[in-house]
Amino acid sequence: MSFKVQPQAPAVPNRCQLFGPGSRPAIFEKMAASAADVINLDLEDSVSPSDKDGARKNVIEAVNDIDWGNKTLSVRINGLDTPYWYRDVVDVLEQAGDRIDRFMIPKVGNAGDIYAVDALASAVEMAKGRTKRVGFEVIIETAAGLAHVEEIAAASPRMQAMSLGAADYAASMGMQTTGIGGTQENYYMVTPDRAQHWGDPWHAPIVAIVAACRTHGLLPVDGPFGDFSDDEGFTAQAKRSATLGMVGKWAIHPKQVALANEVFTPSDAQVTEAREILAAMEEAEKSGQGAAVYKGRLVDLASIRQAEVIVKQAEMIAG
Ligand SMILES: CC(=O)SCCNC(=O)CCNC(=O)[C@H](O)C(C)(C)COP(=O)(O)OP(=O)(O)OC[C@H]1O[C@@H](n2cnc3c(N)ncnc32)[C@H](O)[C@@H]1OP(=O)(O)O
Ligand SMILES: O=CC(=O)O
Ligand SMILES: [Mg+2]
Repeated sequence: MSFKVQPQAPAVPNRCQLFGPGSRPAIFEKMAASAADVINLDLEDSVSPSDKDGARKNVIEAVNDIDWGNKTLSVRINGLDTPYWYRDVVDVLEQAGDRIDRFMIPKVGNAGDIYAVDALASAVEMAKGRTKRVGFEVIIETAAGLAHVEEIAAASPRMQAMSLGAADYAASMGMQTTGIGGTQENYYMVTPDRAQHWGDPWHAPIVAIVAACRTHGLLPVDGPFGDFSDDEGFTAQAKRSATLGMVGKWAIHPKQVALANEVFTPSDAQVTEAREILAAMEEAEKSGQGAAVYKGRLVDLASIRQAEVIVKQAEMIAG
Protein backbone atom coordinates (compact mmCIF):
# COMPACT_ATOMS: atom_id res chain seq x y z
CA MET A 1 0.00 0.00 0.00
CA SER A 2 1.19 3.52 -0.71
CA PHE A 3 1.99 5.77 2.26
CA LYS A 4 -1.11 7.73 1.12
CA VAL A 5 -4.05 5.66 2.30
CA GLN A 6 -6.88 5.18 -0.18
CA PRO A 7 -9.86 7.26 1.02
CA GLN A 8 -13.28 5.67 1.50
CA ALA A 9 -16.10 6.63 -0.85
CA PRO A 10 -19.20 8.15 0.80
CA ALA A 11 -21.02 5.37 2.69
CA VAL A 12 -24.41 5.85 1.03
CA PRO A 13 -26.30 3.33 -1.08
CA ASN A 14 -25.96 4.27 -4.76
CA ARG A 15 -27.13 1.14 -6.56
CA CYS A 16 -29.52 2.88 -8.90
CA GLN A 17 -29.85 6.48 -10.06
CA LEU A 18 -33.31 7.04 -11.58
CA PHE A 19 -33.56 9.88 -14.12
CA GLY A 20 -36.55 11.91 -15.15
CA PRO A 21 -36.89 15.03 -17.29
CA GLY A 22 -37.48 18.22 -15.30
CA SER A 23 -40.09 19.11 -17.91
CA ARG A 24 -42.23 16.09 -16.92
CA PRO A 25 -43.44 16.83 -13.38
CA ALA A 26 -46.17 14.18 -13.62
CA ILE A 27 -43.55 11.48 -12.98
CA PHE A 28 -41.83 13.10 -9.99
CA GLU A 29 -44.04 11.42 -7.35
CA LYS A 30 -43.49 8.09 -9.13
CA MET A 31 -39.75 8.66 -8.97
CA ALA A 32 -40.01 9.41 -5.24
CA ALA A 33 -42.01 6.20 -4.71
CA SER A 34 -39.47 4.08 -6.61
CA ALA A 35 -36.82 1.83 -5.07
CA ALA A 36 -33.94 3.87 -6.52
CA ASP A 37 -31.30 5.03 -4.04
CA VAL A 38 -30.64 8.23 -5.99
CA ILE A 39 -33.01 10.48 -7.94
CA ASN A 40 -31.68 12.67 -10.74
CA LEU A 41 -34.03 15.46 -11.79
CA ASP A 42 -32.78 16.47 -15.21
CA LEU A 43 -32.40 19.99 -16.55
CA GLU A 44 -30.01 18.92 -19.34
CA ASP A 45 -30.40 16.65 -22.34
CA SER A 46 -33.90 15.28 -21.71
CA VAL A 47 -35.25 18.86 -21.65
CA SER A 48 -35.68 20.79 -24.89
CA PRO A 49 -34.22 24.33 -25.05
CA SER A 50 -37.69 25.89 -25.09
CA ASP A 51 -38.55 24.09 -21.82
CA LYS A 52 -35.42 24.95 -19.83
CA ASP A 53 -36.97 27.75 -17.73
CA GLY A 54 -40.13 25.78 -16.98
CA ALA A 55 -38.16 22.66 -16.09
CA ARG A 56 -36.01 24.64 -13.65
CA LYS A 57 -39.14 25.94 -11.89
CA ASN A 58 -40.65 22.42 -11.76
CA VAL A 59 -37.47 21.01 -10.27
CA ILE A 60 -37.22 23.70 -7.59
CA GLU A 61 -40.84 23.05 -6.61
CA ALA A 62 -40.23 19.30 -6.57
CA VAL A 63 -37.15 19.62 -4.34
CA ASN A 64 -39.19 21.72 -1.91
CA ASP A 65 -42.56 19.97 -1.97
CA ILE A 66 -42.11 16.24 -2.60
CA ASP A 67 -41.24 13.78 0.15
CA TRP A 68 -38.08 12.15 -1.19
CA GLY A 69 -37.69 9.92 1.87
CA ASN A 70 -34.11 8.91 2.51
CA LYS A 71 -33.06 9.03 -1.14
CA THR A 72 -30.09 11.03 -2.36
CA LEU A 73 -31.58 13.89 -4.41
CA SER A 74 -29.56 15.24 -7.31
CA VAL A 75 -30.27 17.84 -10.01
CA ARG A 76 -28.45 17.52 -13.33
CA ILE A 77 -27.53 21.05 -14.46
CA ASN A 78 -26.74 22.04 -18.03
CA GLY A 79 -23.22 21.90 -19.46
CA LEU A 80 -20.75 24.74 -19.07
CA ASP A 81 -20.85 25.40 -22.81
CA THR A 82 -24.53 26.47 -22.61
CA PRO A 83 -26.27 29.69 -21.55
CA TYR A 84 -28.35 27.76 -18.97
CA TRP A 85 -26.00 26.33 -16.37
CA TYR A 86 -25.32 29.45 -14.26
CA ARG A 87 -29.06 30.03 -13.81
CA ASP A 88 -29.53 26.36 -12.90
CA VAL A 89 -26.99 26.77 -10.09
CA VAL A 90 -28.16 30.20 -8.93
CA ASP A 91 -31.91 29.58 -9.03
CA VAL A 92 -31.77 26.13 -7.46
CA LEU A 93 -29.49 27.24 -4.62
CA GLU A 94 -31.42 30.46 -4.06
CA GLN A 95 -34.90 28.94 -4.19
CA ALA A 96 -34.67 25.25 -3.28
CA GLY A 97 -34.33 24.18 0.32
CA ASP A 98 -31.72 21.99 1.93
CA ARG A 99 -33.26 18.73 0.67
CA ILE A 100 -31.04 18.85 -2.42
CA ASP A 101 -27.92 16.73 -1.94
CA ARG A 102 -26.02 16.99 -5.21
CA PHE A 103 -25.61 18.78 -8.49
CA MET A 104 -24.71 16.50 -11.37
CA ILE A 105 -22.36 18.33 -13.75
CA PRO A 106 -22.44 16.88 -17.29
CA LYS A 107 -19.71 16.80 -19.94
CA VAL A 108 -16.91 17.90 -17.62
CA GLY A 109 -13.64 18.29 -19.50
CA ASN A 110 -11.16 19.27 -16.80
CA ALA A 111 -10.78 20.35 -13.17
CA GLY A 112 -11.42 23.97 -14.19
CA ASP A 113 -15.04 23.11 -14.98
CA ILE A 114 -15.56 21.90 -11.41
CA TYR A 115 -13.75 24.98 -10.06
CA ALA A 116 -16.18 27.24 -11.94
CA VAL A 117 -19.30 25.51 -10.58
CA ASP A 118 -17.73 25.32 -7.10
CA ALA A 119 -17.01 29.08 -7.09
CA LEU A 120 -20.54 29.97 -8.22
CA ALA A 121 -22.19 27.52 -5.80
CA SER A 122 -20.01 28.81 -2.94
CA ALA A 123 -20.98 32.43 -3.65
CA VAL A 124 -24.71 31.64 -3.67
CA GLU A 125 -24.45 29.49 -0.56
CA MET A 126 -22.62 32.29 1.31
CA ALA A 127 -25.09 34.93 0.12
CA LYS A 128 -28.08 32.84 1.20
CA GLY A 129 -26.52 31.60 4.45
CA ARG A 130 -26.87 27.97 3.37
CA THR A 131 -24.98 25.77 5.79
CA LYS A 132 -25.42 22.48 3.91
CA ARG A 133 -22.98 22.61 1.00
CA VAL A 134 -24.29 20.91 -2.12
CA GLY A 135 -22.23 17.90 -3.24
CA PHE A 136 -21.11 17.33 -6.81
CA GLU A 137 -21.30 14.31 -9.08
CA VAL A 138 -20.02 14.45 -12.65
CA ILE A 139 -20.46 12.60 -15.90
CA ILE A 140 -17.39 11.47 -17.80
CA GLU A 141 -18.76 11.55 -21.33
CA THR A 142 -16.25 13.35 -23.52
CA ALA A 143 -12.77 12.62 -24.79
CA ALA A 144 -11.44 15.48 -22.64
CA GLY A 145 -13.27 14.16 -19.58
CA LEU A 146 -11.66 10.78 -19.98
CA ALA A 147 -8.21 12.29 -20.65
CA HIS A 148 -8.48 14.37 -17.44
CA VAL A 149 -10.47 11.93 -15.33
CA GLU A 150 -8.12 11.95 -12.35
CA GLU A 151 -7.77 15.74 -12.03
CA ILE A 152 -11.58 15.93 -12.24
CA ALA A 153 -11.95 13.39 -9.43
CA ALA A 154 -9.57 15.45 -7.28
CA ALA A 155 -11.04 18.83 -8.22
CA SER A 156 -13.14 19.67 -5.15
CA PRO A 157 -14.05 18.35 -1.70
CA ARG A 158 -17.65 18.56 -2.95
CA MET A 159 -17.03 15.65 -5.34
CA GLN A 160 -18.97 12.50 -4.39
CA ALA A 161 -19.57 10.41 -7.52
CA MET A 162 -18.66 9.99 -11.16
CA SER A 163 -20.71 8.31 -13.91
CA LEU A 164 -19.89 7.09 -17.40
CA GLY A 165 -22.25 8.71 -19.92
CA ALA A 166 -22.19 6.19 -22.75
CA ALA A 167 -24.23 8.23 -25.26
CA ASP A 168 -22.24 11.45 -25.22
CA TYR A 169 -19.01 9.52 -24.71
CA ALA A 170 -19.64 7.60 -27.93
CA ALA A 171 -20.42 10.83 -29.78
CA SER A 172 -17.39 12.67 -28.45
CA MET A 173 -15.05 9.78 -29.23
CA GLY A 174 -16.44 9.50 -32.76
CA MET A 175 -17.55 5.92 -32.13
CA GLN A 176 -19.43 4.31 -34.99
CA THR A 177 -22.61 3.50 -33.05
CA THR A 178 -25.95 4.97 -32.00
CA GLY A 179 -26.34 2.42 -29.17
CA ILE A 180 -26.33 3.67 -25.55
CA GLY A 181 -24.28 1.13 -23.59
CA GLY A 182 -24.16 -2.64 -23.92
CA THR A 183 -22.92 -4.90 -26.68
CA GLN A 184 -22.13 -3.19 -29.99
CA GLU A 185 -22.67 -5.25 -33.12
CA ASN A 186 -19.32 -4.53 -34.76
CA TYR A 187 -17.11 -4.78 -31.67
CA TYR A 188 -16.04 -8.39 -31.95
CA MET A 189 -12.99 -10.59 -32.40
CA VAL A 190 -12.84 -13.62 -34.68
CA THR A 191 -11.53 -16.69 -32.88
CA PRO A 192 -9.13 -19.11 -34.64
CA ASP A 193 -12.12 -21.35 -35.50
CA ARG A 194 -13.86 -18.27 -37.05
CA ALA A 195 -16.47 -17.84 -34.29
CA GLN A 196 -17.36 -14.29 -33.35
CA HIS A 197 -16.62 -13.18 -29.80
CA TRP A 198 -18.05 -9.86 -28.64
CA GLY A 199 -15.97 -7.53 -26.47
CA ASP A 200 -17.00 -4.64 -24.23
CA PRO A 201 -16.31 -1.24 -25.83
CA TRP A 202 -17.08 0.51 -22.49
CA HIS A 203 -14.44 -1.42 -20.57
CA ALA A 204 -11.64 1.14 -20.88
CA PRO A 205 -13.56 4.21 -19.62
CA ILE A 206 -15.16 2.16 -16.84
CA VAL A 207 -11.74 1.07 -15.55
CA ALA A 208 -10.38 4.64 -15.79
CA ILE A 209 -13.37 6.00 -13.86
CA VAL A 210 -13.15 3.33 -11.17
CA ALA A 211 -9.42 3.98 -10.69
CA ALA A 212 -9.91 7.76 -10.43
CA CYS A 213 -12.83 7.33 -8.03
CA ARG A 214 -11.08 4.81 -5.80
CA THR A 215 -7.94 7.00 -5.68
CA HIS A 216 -9.95 10.03 -4.53
CA GLY A 217 -12.76 8.49 -2.48
CA LEU A 218 -15.70 8.85 -4.91
CA LEU A 219 -18.48 6.49 -5.98
CA PRO A 220 -18.00 5.08 -9.52
CA VAL A 221 -21.31 4.63 -11.35
CA ASP A 222 -22.27 3.15 -14.71
CA GLY A 223 -24.53 5.42 -16.76
CA PRO A 224 -27.49 4.78 -19.05
CA PHE A 225 -28.48 1.67 -20.95
CA GLY A 226 -30.76 2.99 -23.64
CA ASP A 227 -32.70 -0.09 -24.78
CA PHE A 228 -35.07 -0.41 -21.85
CA SER A 229 -36.84 -3.35 -23.48
CA ASP A 230 -33.65 -5.42 -23.13
CA ASP A 231 -33.51 -6.57 -19.49
CA GLU A 232 -30.90 -9.23 -20.19
CA GLY A 233 -28.61 -6.74 -21.92
CA PHE A 234 -29.00 -4.27 -19.04
CA THR A 235 -28.21 -6.94 -16.46
CA ALA A 236 -25.17 -8.18 -18.37
CA GLN A 237 -23.79 -4.63 -18.65
CA ALA A 238 -24.49 -3.98 -14.96
CA LYS A 239 -22.78 -7.22 -13.92
CA ARG A 240 -19.66 -6.29 -15.91
CA SER A 241 -19.59 -2.85 -14.24
CA ALA A 242 -20.08 -4.35 -10.77
CA THR A 243 -17.31 -6.86 -11.41
CA LEU A 244 -14.99 -3.98 -12.33
CA GLY A 245 -15.78 -2.05 -9.13
CA MET A 246 -18.68 0.23 -9.93
CA VAL A 247 -21.32 0.61 -7.21
CA GLY A 248 -24.42 1.31 -9.28
CA LYS A 249 -26.06 2.13 -12.58
CA TRP A 250 -28.53 4.66 -13.96
CA ALA A 251 -32.13 3.79 -14.78
CA ILE A 252 -33.67 5.76 -17.63
CA HIS A 253 -36.94 3.86 -17.22
CA PRO A 254 -38.51 2.68 -13.95
CA LYS A 255 -38.33 -0.98 -15.00
CA GLN A 256 -34.52 -0.79 -14.81
CA VAL A 257 -34.50 0.09 -11.09
CA ALA A 258 -35.09 -3.44 -9.79
CA LEU A 259 -32.54 -4.84 -12.25
CA ALA A 260 -29.84 -2.45 -11.00
CA ASN A 261 -30.69 -3.02 -7.33
CA GLU A 262 -30.44 -6.77 -7.85
CA VAL A 263 -26.97 -6.63 -9.43
CA PHE A 264 -25.46 -4.05 -7.08
CA THR A 265 -26.72 -5.67 -3.86
CA PRO A 266 -24.26 -8.43 -2.93
CA SER A 267 -26.19 -11.70 -3.04
CA ASP A 268 -26.62 -13.92 0.05
CA ALA A 269 -24.24 -16.44 -1.56
CA GLN A 270 -21.57 -13.77 -2.13
CA VAL A 271 -21.88 -12.50 1.45
CA THR A 272 -21.80 -16.02 2.90
CA GLU A 273 -18.68 -16.86 0.91
CA ALA A 274 -17.00 -13.60 1.95
CA ARG A 275 -17.77 -14.27 5.62
CA GLU A 276 -16.44 -17.83 5.30
CA ILE A 277 -13.20 -16.51 3.82
CA LEU A 278 -12.84 -14.05 6.71
CA ALA A 279 -13.45 -16.92 9.17
CA ALA A 280 -10.91 -19.15 7.37
CA MET A 281 -8.32 -16.39 7.55
CA GLU A 282 -9.02 -15.77 11.24
CA GLU A 283 -8.33 -19.47 11.88
CA ALA A 284 -5.18 -19.34 9.74
CA GLU A 285 -3.88 -16.30 11.59
CA LYS A 286 -4.44 -18.04 14.96
CA SER A 287 -2.04 -20.75 13.86
CA GLY A 288 0.44 -18.17 12.55
CA GLN A 289 -0.36 -18.69 8.84
CA GLY A 290 -0.81 -15.81 6.37
CA ALA A 291 -2.22 -18.09 3.70
CA ALA A 292 -4.83 -20.86 3.81
CA VAL A 293 -6.93 -23.06 1.58
CA TYR A 294 -10.66 -22.30 1.16
CA LYS A 295 -12.66 -24.69 -1.03
CA GLY A 296 -9.50 -25.80 -2.78
CA ARG A 297 -8.18 -22.36 -3.57
CA LEU A 298 -5.65 -19.97 -2.07
CA VAL A 299 -6.79 -17.28 0.33
CA ASP A 300 -4.37 -14.89 2.02
CA LEU A 301 -4.25 -11.44 3.57
CA ALA A 302 -5.41 -9.85 0.30
CA SER A 303 -8.45 -12.12 0.40
CA ILE A 304 -9.45 -10.44 3.67
CA ARG A 305 -9.50 -7.07 1.90
CA GLN A 306 -11.49 -8.52 -1.02
CA ALA A 307 -14.02 -10.20 1.26
CA GLU A 308 -14.40 -7.03 3.34
CA VAL A 309 -15.47 -5.08 0.23
CA ILE A 310 -18.47 -7.38 -0.17
CA VAL A 311 -19.37 -7.60 3.52
CA LYS A 312 -19.11 -3.82 4.05
CA GLN A 313 -21.17 -3.11 0.91
CA ALA A 314 -23.89 -5.52 2.10
CA GLU A 315 -23.90 -4.04 5.62
CA MET A 316 -24.06 -0.48 4.31
CA ILE A 317 -27.02 -1.31 2.05
CA ALA A 318 -28.82 -3.12 4.86
CA GLY A 319 -28.33 0.08 6.89
C1 LIG B 1 -28.40 9.94 -22.34
C2 LIG B 1 -28.98 10.55 -21.09
O1 LIG B 1 -28.70 11.66 -20.81
S1 LIG B 1 -30.01 9.57 -20.12
C3 LIG B 1 -30.64 10.65 -18.87
C4 LIG B 1 -31.69 11.62 -19.36
N1 LIG B 1 -32.86 10.94 -19.84
C5 LIG B 1 -33.97 10.85 -19.10
O2 LIG B 1 -34.07 11.39 -18.01
C6 LIG B 1 -35.11 10.03 -19.65
C7 LIG B 1 -35.88 9.36 -18.52
N2 LIG B 1 -36.93 8.51 -19.00
C8 LIG B 1 -38.07 9.00 -19.61
O3 LIG B 1 -38.22 10.19 -19.83
C9 LIG B 1 -39.13 8.01 -19.90
O4 LIG B 1 -39.00 6.87 -19.10
C10 LIG B 1 -39.21 7.55 -21.40
C11 LIG B 1 -39.43 8.74 -22.30
C12 LIG B 1 -37.93 6.82 -21.78
C13 LIG B 1 -40.37 6.56 -21.52
O5 LIG B 1 -41.51 7.18 -20.99
P1 LIG B 1 -42.95 6.54 -21.22
O6 LIG B 1 -43.22 6.42 -22.68
O7 LIG B 1 -43.94 7.27 -20.40
O8 LIG B 1 -42.73 5.07 -20.63
P2 LIG B 1 -43.81 4.03 -20.20
O9 LIG B 1 -45.13 4.28 -20.91
O10 LIG B 1 -43.22 2.68 -20.39
O11 LIG B 1 -44.00 4.32 -18.65
C14 LIG B 1 -44.55 3.37 -17.78
C15 LIG B 1 -44.89 4.05 -16.47
O12 LIG B 1 -43.70 4.57 -15.86
C16 LIG B 1 -43.81 5.98 -15.67
N3 LIG B 1 -42.49 6.54 -15.97
C17 LIG B 1 -41.90 6.72 -17.17
N4 LIG B 1 -40.65 7.22 -17.01
C18 LIG B 1 -40.46 7.33 -15.67
C19 LIG B 1 -39.35 7.75 -14.91
N5 LIG B 1 -38.21 8.19 -15.47
N6 LIG B 1 -39.48 7.72 -13.56
C20 LIG B 1 -40.62 7.29 -12.97
N7 LIG B 1 -41.69 6.87 -13.66
C21 LIG B 1 -41.61 6.90 -15.00
C22 LIG B 1 -44.88 6.43 -16.64
O13 LIG B 1 -45.46 7.65 -16.21
C23 LIG B 1 -45.82 5.24 -16.62
O14 LIG B 1 -46.57 5.34 -15.41
P3 LIG B 1 -48.07 4.75 -15.33
O15 LIG B 1 -47.94 3.26 -15.49
O16 LIG B 1 -48.50 5.17 -13.97
O17 LIG B 1 -48.83 5.40 -16.46
O1 LIG C 1 -25.61 11.70 -20.14
C1 LIG C 1 -25.47 10.54 -20.39
C2 LIG C 1 -25.01 10.05 -21.63
O2 LIG C 1 -24.96 8.82 -21.80
O3 LIG C 1 -24.68 10.88 -22.50
MG1 LIG D 1 -24.87 12.92 -21.78
